[in-house]
Amino acid sequence: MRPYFLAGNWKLHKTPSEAVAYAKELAEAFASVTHRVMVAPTYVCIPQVAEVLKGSPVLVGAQNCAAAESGAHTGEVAPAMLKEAGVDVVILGHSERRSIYGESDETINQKVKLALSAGLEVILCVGETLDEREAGKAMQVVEDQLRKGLAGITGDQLDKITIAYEPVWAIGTGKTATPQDANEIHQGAREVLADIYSTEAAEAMVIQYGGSVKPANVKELMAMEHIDGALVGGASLTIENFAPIVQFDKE
Ligand SMILES: O=C[C@H](O)COP(=O)(O)O
Repeated sequence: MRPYFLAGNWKLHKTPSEAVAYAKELAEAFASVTHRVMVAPTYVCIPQVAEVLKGSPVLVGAQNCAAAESGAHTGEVAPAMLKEAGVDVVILGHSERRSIYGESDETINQKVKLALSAGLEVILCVGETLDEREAGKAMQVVEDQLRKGLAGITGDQLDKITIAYEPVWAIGTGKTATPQDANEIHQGAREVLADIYSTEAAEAMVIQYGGSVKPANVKELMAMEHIDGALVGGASLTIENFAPIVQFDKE
């Protein structure tokens, strides 16, 4: 049985004081949570949020990391620096990093390798644009991003990797893939993973869905066979929305 993993990506929201106040609410609300839970604040909030969440089951995430360990890379933060600041998991290859900041699959793959070497877990994001979906290429895009993002990653490193399927057209738009459509891509992604590694390894991998997940749709998404969690943007910013998502199976 794969564990559910519910992650909140705060994107460019919350100042350090707002983040700390919210982290305190999360620590209290999720003190005895049964699923894996993570929140990813901006870099400047990480040390203080990590301090608040110390001893709590809520993991600390980062939204990105440098594709280098150190050196002349103005504005970047290296994986080992994140680790020391209290980060457990780093989100890599998010569609906003790909589209706004031009990150290639090769750069993302480099980041995945460096993050793992630094002792971080990775959430590797993949997903197609609306044009690609309409052209019937969704699975092809996801397969390509998976193969390139995981190039050189060995089977024994997979337990440190979560895949997040985020159809770009469903992010922040209020449009969600139907649970069936999402499940179909998740299943296809698992087949790709089985081809690269093994059926056993693919079956064990946690694949999150991301794109307008909210309290009203989380239950039906999580009921699908191949959906093992969620990467949540907008609805992770308040306890009123995030708590029912994380505890989707609580009445
Ligand atoms: O990282 C999270 C995803 O981009 C989803 O964002 P959203 O829940 O606001 O659509």
